[in-house]
Amino acid sequence: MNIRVLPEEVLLARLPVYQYRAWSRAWALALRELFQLPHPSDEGLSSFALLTGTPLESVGRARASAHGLEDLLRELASEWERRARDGDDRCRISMLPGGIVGVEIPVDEAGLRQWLLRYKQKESALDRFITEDIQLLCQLQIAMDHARSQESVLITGETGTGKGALAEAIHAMSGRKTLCPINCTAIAASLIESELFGHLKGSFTGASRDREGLIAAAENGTLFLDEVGDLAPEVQPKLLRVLREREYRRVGETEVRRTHARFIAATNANLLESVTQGLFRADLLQRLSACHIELPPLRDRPDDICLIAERVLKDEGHSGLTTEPVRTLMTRYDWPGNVAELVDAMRYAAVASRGAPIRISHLPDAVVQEAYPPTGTASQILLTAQVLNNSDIPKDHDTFPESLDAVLGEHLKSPPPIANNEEVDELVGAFVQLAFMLPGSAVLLTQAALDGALAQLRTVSLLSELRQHLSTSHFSSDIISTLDARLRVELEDVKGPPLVGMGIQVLMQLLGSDDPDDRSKLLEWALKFKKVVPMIVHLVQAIRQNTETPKPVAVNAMAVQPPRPVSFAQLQGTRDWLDPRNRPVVERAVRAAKGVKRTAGALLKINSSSYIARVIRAHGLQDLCDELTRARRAESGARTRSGGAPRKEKQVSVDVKPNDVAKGEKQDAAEEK
Ligand SMILES: Nc1ncnc2c1ncn2[C@@H]1O[C@H](COP(=O)(O)OP(=O)(O)OP(=O)(O)O)[C@@H](O)[C@H]1O
Repeated sequence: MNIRVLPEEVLLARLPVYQYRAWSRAWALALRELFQLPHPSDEGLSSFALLTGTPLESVGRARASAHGLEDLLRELASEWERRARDGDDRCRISMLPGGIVGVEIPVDEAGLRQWLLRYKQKESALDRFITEDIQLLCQLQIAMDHARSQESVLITGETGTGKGALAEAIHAMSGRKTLCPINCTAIAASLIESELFGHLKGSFTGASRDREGLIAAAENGTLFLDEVGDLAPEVQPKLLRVLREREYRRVGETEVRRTHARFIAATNANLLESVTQGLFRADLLQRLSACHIELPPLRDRPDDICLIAERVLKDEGHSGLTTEPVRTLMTRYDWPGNVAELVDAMRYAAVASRGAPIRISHLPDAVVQEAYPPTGTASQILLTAQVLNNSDIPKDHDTFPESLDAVLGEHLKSPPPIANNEEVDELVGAFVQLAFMLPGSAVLLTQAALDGALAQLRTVSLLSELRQHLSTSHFSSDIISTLDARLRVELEDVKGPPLVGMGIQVLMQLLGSDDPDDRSKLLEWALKFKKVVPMIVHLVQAIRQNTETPKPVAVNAMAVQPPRPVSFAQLQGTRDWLDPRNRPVVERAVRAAKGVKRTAGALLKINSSSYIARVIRAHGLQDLCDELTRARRAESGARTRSGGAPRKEKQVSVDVKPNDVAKGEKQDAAEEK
C-alpha cells in the first residue's frame, strides 16, 4: 500500500485540483492510496483526500500507518457530513475513474495546518517501527488503538525489541504532556520510593529539601517504568495503590495526593514466573497490564531483518545492503540483542565498508562467526575447500571476495560432510593461500585456517605463517593477538625430540618479540621443532624473497609444493635434507656414495654423527645403508681373498644407536646456542 502526503509547502501552494461528480462515504472504503492535495476555490483553500477503492491489503508496515490515515479520513468524512448537513455545498466527495474517490472539504489555512500536524504526529510516532511481520503489526495496532486511553500499558519482549521506543511512540500518540522515564533496575531499592513518590525535607538522612517525585512530574503525562520486573518488593504495594486509587503519599508526608499520570511499564522478564516465585505481586501485574503488548523477537520475523538493516544503513548515508550472501547470513544469525544489536551491527558495517557494498567481512565478527558454523570443525574447513575447489570463482583481488561470499552463501544452505585429517590439512593450505591473496578481506577464512591448523600438529608452521601474514596485512589487532595466544598454546603442546636449527631465529622473527623471557620461551619451543623446521626454513626464505609485498607463497608443505632443491649440490650446507620431500635426492646421493658417513660429511659439511644418524632415520635409509655396508664388506673381503693388499676399511656409520642420537643432538644444541 502506498501512502503519499504532499509536503506542506505544496499543500499550501494552492495548486489546481480535479473536479468530481459522485461521492461515497470515505471511511467505508478500503484505502489503497491517499494524497492530500490543495484545492483553490473562490471561497478559499480546500483540502482534498484522494483514495482508491481497492481493498486494503494487510501487508507492510504501512498498515500501522494506514490506521492513522483511516482516522484522518474518518475525520474528513464526518467533517464533510457535518458541513453537508449544515448546507455547505462546497463539500464534495467524488468518484473518479478506476474507483478513485475524492473527499473535498473547504478548510482555511489554519485548519489545514492543524490537520496536517495531527496526521504527521500520528504518522511519525510509529514510523520508527519497520516491520512486515503480521504479529508485530497487530501489536502496533493495539498500541495505536490504546494510545489515547487512560489505561496502563505493559510492554514485554526480549532485550532490544523496541520496548522503550514503543513506549515513546504511545506517549507521542497519546497527546499527553511530559514523558517521565524511570529505570527500576538502575535506581537503588532504598531510593526508588522517594524517586517515584517524592519526599519531605528531613524524612530520611540526606533528604535536605522537599522533593516532588516522578509521579508528580508526569502529571497529565506518562510515567514510563522501564524494567518494571526489578521493582523493589516494598514499593510494589504503593505503586499498586496509585494504579488502583490514583492516590499516593510522598515519603514522610501524610497528605494524600492524586495523580492523572498514565503508566506504561516495560520488561524483558517473565512476570508470570516472577509472580510464581513471589518476586512480583500478581495484583500489580494485573493492573499494569490493562493493555498488554508483546513485541516478538527479531529472529521470529526474519523478513524484518534486512528491511531494518537497510533503513539503518540509509540513515548512516550508505547505499544499503546489496549482496545476497550478506542477506542470507544476516537471516541465519539469531540476533540475541534483537533490533538494538542489528542497529549497532549495521552502523559498524557502514563504517567498515567505507561506502562500498556491504560484504560478509564488513559485518561484526560475532555475527559472522555465529552465522557460519563454528570454524575449526573439519566440516567447516571442508565446506570452504569445496567452495574453493569446485567453483569457478575468479580469484583476483577485485572480484574474489564478493564471489566467494556468494558461493559460501550458496553452500551454507546444505550442511557439509565431515572431513578427515588429510583433507583438513590440505584445506588449511588453501585457506592460508586465500588469506595471502585477499589482504583485508579474508578474516573469516583466516580464522578458519587458524582453527584448521590447530587441528593438526604438523601444521604448526602454518600458524607462524598466518601470523606473519596477519602482521603485514590489514587484520585487526584483536585477531592477531588471538592468533598469538593460540600459537603459544600450540607451541607448548609440540612434542618430539629437541632439535637445533633455524627454528629459534624464525620464531623470534615471526613473533617479533624483543622480550628476553619470550626469547627463552621461544628457544625452548624451537628446540622441540623437529618436524617443522624445514617448513620454517622455507617460510623464512619466502618471506625474505618477498620482503616488499608478501605474495601468495606455498605455505602448506603437504598441500602446496614449494620450490625445493633439486640437486644434491643445492642441499650442501643446508638442513633441507631433513625434509622428507628431499628423500629421492638424498637417496640418490647415498646410493652413489662410497660410504654414508663420508658422503654426508663431505656434501653436507656437518661434522656430527648424530646429524647423519638423523638423516638416515628421517629418510628411512637404514636398509639402504645396511645394504651398502654389506656390499662394501663383501667387496673388501673378496679383495682380501683374492690376495690383493687389504685396503683399510672406511668406517661406515650405519649402525646408529639411540645413544648416539641423543648425544649428538645435545651437542648440536650446545653448538647452536
Ligand atoms: N521494528 C523496528 N524497526 C526499526 N527500529 C526498531 C524497531 N524496533 C526497535 N527499533 C530500534 O531498536 C533500538 C532498540 O530499541 P529499544 O531500546 O526501545 O529496545 P528495548 O526493548 O527497550 O531494549 P532494552 O530491553 O535493552 O531496554 C531503538 O533504536 C529502536 O528505535
